[in-house]
Order: sequence, then C-alpha cells, then structure tokens
Amino acid sequence: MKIIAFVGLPLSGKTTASKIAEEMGIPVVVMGDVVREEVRRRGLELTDENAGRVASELREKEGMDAIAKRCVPLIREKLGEKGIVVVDGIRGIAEVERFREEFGDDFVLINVEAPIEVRFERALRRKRDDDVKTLEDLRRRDERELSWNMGEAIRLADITIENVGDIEEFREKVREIIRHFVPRVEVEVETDVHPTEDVEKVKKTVLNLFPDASIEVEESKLLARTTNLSRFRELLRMQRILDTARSEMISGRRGKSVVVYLNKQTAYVSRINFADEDAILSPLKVTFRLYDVDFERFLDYLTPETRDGRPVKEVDRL
Ligand SMILES: Nc1ncnc2c1ncn2[C@@H]1O[C@H](COP(=O)(O)OP(=O)(O)OP(=O)(O)O)[C@@H](O)[C@H]1O
Repeated sequence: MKIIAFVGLPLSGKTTASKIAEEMGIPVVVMGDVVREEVRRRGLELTDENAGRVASELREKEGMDAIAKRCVPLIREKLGEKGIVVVDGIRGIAEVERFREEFGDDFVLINVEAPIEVRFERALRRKRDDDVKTLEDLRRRDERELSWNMGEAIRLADITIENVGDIEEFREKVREIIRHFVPRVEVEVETDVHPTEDVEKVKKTVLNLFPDASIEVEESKLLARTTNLSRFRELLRMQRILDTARSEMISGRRGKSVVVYLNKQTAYVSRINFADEDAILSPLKVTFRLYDVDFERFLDYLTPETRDGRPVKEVDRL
C-alpha cells in the first residue's frame, strides 16, 4: 500500500497534483474536509474563518498532528479500494511525522517546486481573494511558511517534482509518479500465533515465502504485507505444483481478491502445501488483492497452465 502526499511552497501546484491523482481514480483524503466536518459537528457556519479557528483549536488541544490523526482511519478505509491513497493538505512537520509513524515507508512525501516568479504569475491568474498581490508579498509568505513548518516538511520529501512548464507537462509528471506507486497486487498473510509457537519462527515461515514482507504481530495475530510475489512464484515452479496452485487460485477467487490457505509447518521449510481453512495450528491465510491487474493475467503470471510439466505461456510481469 502507498500513501502519497504533496508539500511545497504556496502556489507550487500541490492541490493541482492531488486533483490529477483524483482524475486517475485514486482516492484522495482532503485534510481540510476533516476540519470542515468538525465545524459542522459543532453547529457552526461553514466559513473560512470558522474553519481556521477550529483547526487552530484542534491543534492547541490535541497537538500539532490533530488533523493528521483524524485522517488516519479515513486513509485506512480508502486504502482498501486501490491500495493507494493521496492525502491533500499537509501543513507541517508534525503531520508528516504522524503519517510516517502510522505508515512507515509506505508514506511517500513529494515536494512540488517552482520558482517564485512562476508561482507569482499563477497567483495573478488565480485571483483568489487571499492570494498575494505583489512579488514581495509572496516572498514574505514563503519566508513565513518556511520558518514555520513547511520548510522542514519540504526537506523531508522523498521526491521532488518541478512544476515550471505548462499544465500538461505537470500532469504527465504526476501521472508517471503515481502510476509507479499504484500496486498491481498486494499480498496479505494472516495467521494466529499459538502459545506453543515461537513468534520468530512464525515470522521466518512467512518470510520464506515472501522475503520482503513487512510483519506486524499484535497479541496472538500475525499480519504480513508485501507487493512482491516473486519468491512465492519461484517456489511454485520449483516444486512443480503449478496445476494444483492454479486450481486453488481459481477456487479461492472472491471478487477482486483471491484467498488460499497454506500449511504453516511445511512453509517453515519453504514448502508450499495448500491446506484447509480449519487446519490444526491454524494455517497461513494468504489473500492476494488484485488492484490493477486482471484475474486472468494474475493467474497466468503466478500459476500458468502447463503441458508436460512446463508452463504453456510465460507471463514474466504482472
Ligand atoms: N503547470 C501549471 N501551469 C499553469 N498553471 C498552473 C500549473 N500548476 C498549477 N497551476 C495553477 O496555479 C495555481 C496554484 O496551483 P495549486 O492551487 O495547485 O497550488 P497549491 O500549491 O495548492 O497552492 P496553495 O498552497 O497556495 O493553495 C492554480 O490556479 C493552478 O491552476
């Protein structure tokens, strides 16, 4: 999964970038909507002034990351749709830190950059009431944002996009980056860790099949996630169980997901054996979420049809 957010100086193109993502069908969580929701909840009129006051109050009472915190459940909910969400409206470092803490490396911060003269021209064209009227105003606003929080957030960005050309050029750049992050498939492995089992061993079992999975263990439940299927694919081929695996995948299909169960004990020695849902010592429940790939292609990539034990059709990439 990926959570993408844009930061940058005033008028650099952050909102435009989020809109481009939205046009691509990517779910967008707008941080300002969370504030507006709170304004409504308090029975206040929906004005910029009230929104500003409520936002400041929330930050004062609940910390500088108050709005980010409230966005987290919304982000998690929307992640289920495509495995990727764009967050619009980051204002400062505390919010970046909150998202990093929640989502780790899955959180990607993108800095949108344009020289002050270009941004000033856009202000003149945009003519929003609160937009700057002179280049000097914009310089002061830049300094204010930099000295507050935005400067730190910009320094922490993973990627920088320059927005100096026309809108089409910018659209293409944003689309390319987003396309790169849209997961085609995500794998989730779930299992119970019984009191008689060693957690480290169960982790190793999962890593045997999905070596770069990120793993969380909470109470007695283990949950692992990755978008990399290559080791699992290789093991199916090495063990020559493509036909069995293919029919398990077909019968495990549930809409846009595929669910199969694997024997935990054999997986510990890197062997894939399909199991029943209620196998003893609870099996590994493996869910493949197909976000951006057809079921047929997924099937042909992971478990191609075979003749005389060899794949009939090779699909090397999802
Ligand atoms: N490449 C571009 N070519 C022409 N106009 C652009 C380009 N990128 C953005 N704009 C325009 O510049 C203005 C500012 O863009 P946008 O609102 O996306 O910036 P922002 O970083 O969200 O600004 P702010 O932080 O001030 O709200 C908008 O009117 C937008 O349509």
